[in-house]
Amino acid sequence: MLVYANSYLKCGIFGVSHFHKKDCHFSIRRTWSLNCLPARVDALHLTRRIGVVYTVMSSKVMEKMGNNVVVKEDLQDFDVPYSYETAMEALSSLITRKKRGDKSFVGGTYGKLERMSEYLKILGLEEHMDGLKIIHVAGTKGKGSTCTFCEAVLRECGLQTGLFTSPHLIDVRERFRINGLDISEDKFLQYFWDCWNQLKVDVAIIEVGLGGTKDSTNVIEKPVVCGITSLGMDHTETLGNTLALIASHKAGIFKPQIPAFTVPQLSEAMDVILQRAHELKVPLKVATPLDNEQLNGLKLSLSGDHQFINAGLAVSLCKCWLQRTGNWEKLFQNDIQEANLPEAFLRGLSTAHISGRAQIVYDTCSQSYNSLKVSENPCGDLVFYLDGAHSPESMEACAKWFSSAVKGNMKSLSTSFNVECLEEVWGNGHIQHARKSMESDKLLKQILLFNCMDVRDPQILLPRLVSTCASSGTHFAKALFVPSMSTYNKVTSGASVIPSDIFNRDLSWQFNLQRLWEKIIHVKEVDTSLDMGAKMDNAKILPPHEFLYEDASHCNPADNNFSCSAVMPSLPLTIKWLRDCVKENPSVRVQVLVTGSLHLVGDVLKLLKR
Ligand SMILES: Nc1ncnc2c1ncn2[C@@H]1O[C@H](COP(=O)(O)OP(=O)(O)OP(=O)(O)O)[C@@H](O)[C@H]1O
Ligand SMILES: [Mg+2]
Ligand SMILES: [Mg+2]
Repeated sequence: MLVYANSYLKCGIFGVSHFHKKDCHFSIRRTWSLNCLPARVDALHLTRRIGVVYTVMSSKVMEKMGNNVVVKEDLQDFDVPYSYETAMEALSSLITRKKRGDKSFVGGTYGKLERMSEYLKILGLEEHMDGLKIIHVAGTKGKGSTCTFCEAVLRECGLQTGLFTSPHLIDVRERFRINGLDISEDKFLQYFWDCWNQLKVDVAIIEVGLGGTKDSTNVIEKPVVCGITSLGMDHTETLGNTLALIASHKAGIFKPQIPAFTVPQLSEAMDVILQRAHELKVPLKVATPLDNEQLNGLKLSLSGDHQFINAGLAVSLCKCWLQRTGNWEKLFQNDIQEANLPEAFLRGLSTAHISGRAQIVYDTCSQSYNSLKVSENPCGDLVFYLDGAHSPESMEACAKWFSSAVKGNMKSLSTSFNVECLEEVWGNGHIQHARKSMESDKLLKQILLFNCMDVRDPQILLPRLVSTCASSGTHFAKALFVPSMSTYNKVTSGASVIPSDIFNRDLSWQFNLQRLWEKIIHVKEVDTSLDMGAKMDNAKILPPHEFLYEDASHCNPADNNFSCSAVMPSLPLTIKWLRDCVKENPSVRVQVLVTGSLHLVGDVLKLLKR
């Protein structure tokens, strides 16, 4: 999408600056001024010189602040030309409507990579790109997580960090983090019109958008180090439908003689990566997944076994970056044993945060329904397990995580002692954990809330999810299929209005998913030619709550009324329905797995945040 290109420009404005001593990372304040503004900004009457101050923060400081708002007095002279929503409209207008499978989308005579190079030329950013000290990360799964770990680790080493990941879940600003915090609205607006003002960071960690060779981020010519995360079958319509073809796109980010790391891969992928590395004389190493013992009793802040793979890669990338830039010796004076991770690495790995990846959110609304019992029931009886998995391999990783997360809960619930659980407290770009005790006599029910884009294959995703969960003894009492609210061709802010046209939507895709689900659950043919009627116009058709007490194995598809699943007309109604569920059934705790689409996960987070 062109929006990647557009977004990237703001990424490309990171300049290089000197290294900061590790003992001053709490307090450095730096000022720089803007000497020249683009013609377009002049036209918007923004000709004044602007002074901006920002603060470099470690996770400790971030927790206290919770926001990276530009200090207001430093911006008082700055007239924001348009509202944030207007900027979103402008960004949205740049997104191409072409489908991803369309060959002209990545290739053609004037692909997005070429467009990006043109933009860099026009903006005079080519030199800045060469000067940036970049960690460039490609892969099918785990790019965002790996980049997030790298960012947190290097920030804890005292460096100023710029992080670019995609996609965003709630607000486009999630894609751009400076020193660990989403760029603030003020800053975003300022830089939106002002892409060549340099945000001085020491290291820029850049996630590839799609593939590698032809991705907009591949304008990077001299990264310090490159990474390739776990490869799998995704975006086959663009990259090709074999692992080898996909791997050759990903290895397209390798640059001559620039060191690279990858994770253990299937040989079909690894052979291609090795071959490409050999051709370009790239010193390539396979990063071993992190071992729990290396964490010195701390926990990885991103859950799921797969995160040990991502964290292992992040450690190798960070170490290599620090060594190649001469920072490793300055920071650690070689007093670190080869096998031990520096303290700063441990802090980064245990505090890195990115939304919608194995994220658990306790719905606070459900608590108010039981306000009399708050002391017994502080965690709420409606718990959302959110994970944006949308490829076969990640669906499996997600199912494993969910099964073990709900089992962890059950294990603790089977004892009569109070146990501790985590409660999410919403902040700007980071979480805080509060210790709470949790009631122990609830009936636990798992519900699936699912949607996926029609370019994905639910015939692969859903069976993978069901069988992985079943092999750990996790069975869904009900599966709910619901359309997402957001779409890929509109950039929104966290404050954007929930669309009112939620009724009369075409729900045929969701009915397809439902039919497929029933087929998987009952392991028998369901007549797929049935026309279920593609529209629903109100909540009358919402399913009754009684199913909560039924054994999941008893649900029967009678006529067109499947009892193991339901198509829900809209997401707000689904959340309401779930809240009513726990309100009407005080003895039940409902654990909802939200997955299949990052759009869906983002929308649910948005609704829960309200
Ligand atoms: N190493 C891994 N192996 C398998 N699945 C993974 C791995 N890392 C992450 N995942 C799954 O992929 C989802 C997205 O993770 P992450 O954002 O780190 O990956 P990404 O490569 O940036 O994804 P996207 O293609 O959406 O940009 C996670 O929620 C999880 O389900
Ligand atoms: Mg992807
Ligand atoms: Mg990503």
